[in-house]
Amino acid sequence: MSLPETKKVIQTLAKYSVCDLSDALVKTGLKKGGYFPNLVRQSQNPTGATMVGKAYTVLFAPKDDPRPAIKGGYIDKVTEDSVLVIALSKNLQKLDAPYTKISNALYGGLMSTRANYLKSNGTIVFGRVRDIDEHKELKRDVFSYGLGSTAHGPVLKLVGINVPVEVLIDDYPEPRTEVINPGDYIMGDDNGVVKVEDNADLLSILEYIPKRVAADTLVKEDILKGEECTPSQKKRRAGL
Ligand SMILES: O=C([O-])CC(=O)C(=O)O
Ligand code: NI
Repeated sequence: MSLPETKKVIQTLAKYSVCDLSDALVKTGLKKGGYFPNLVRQSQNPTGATMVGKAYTVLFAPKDDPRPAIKGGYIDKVTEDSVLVIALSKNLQKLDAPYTKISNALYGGLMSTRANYLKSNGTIVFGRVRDIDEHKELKRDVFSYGLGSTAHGPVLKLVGINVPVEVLIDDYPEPRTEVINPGDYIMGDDNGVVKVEDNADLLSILEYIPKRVAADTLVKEDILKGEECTPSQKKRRAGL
């Protein structure tokens, strides 16, 4: 998708909540609605508005990983309208809390300062972040599994920039691995974080969302007038 179209998708999605996007994704057959569980919104933009952007991915692995370390870091290449997605190699992920084997933080305040300067829209860290006061002061949207105090340098190395990253998720009946590809749309608000693939049928998704939101607004009005919820949902969502 070309840049103006990308901007339009971002502006449109930003008017809605991640729940609205998940409803649309469920409609396309994705039972899990694109949701990444267990991420906490550690800091946010001034209005708490929905964060939307295109994934700019970063992959860290343990020092003894066979892949060579990438020199020069990732932060100065971060692109406008991106959401920075920082992940660990799969052998450092856990199905249960705290979802990461690494107590070091993968991301801190200087990274947020530079990312904001480069007009990136937010950061998702499948691990820990530090300098929490700085992210809040910068009013940057930052989501993570947890907090830490120690930088990543002593135990991890950078092995991927804009590569597909895998996220291990416990689920029923089986644990699953979700992949985030560079350029996927990432959306986050107080409900958490949702992904929609860049090659998804975005036009149908963007068409469905306002219709569904309008239907649910009518259901709410019906309920406030004393109508029963279930029949109202059936009536208002008919044909959607
Ligand atoms: O230096 C680091 O690796 C992380 C950090 O604390 C920062 O970005 O401020
Ligand atoms: Ni720092």
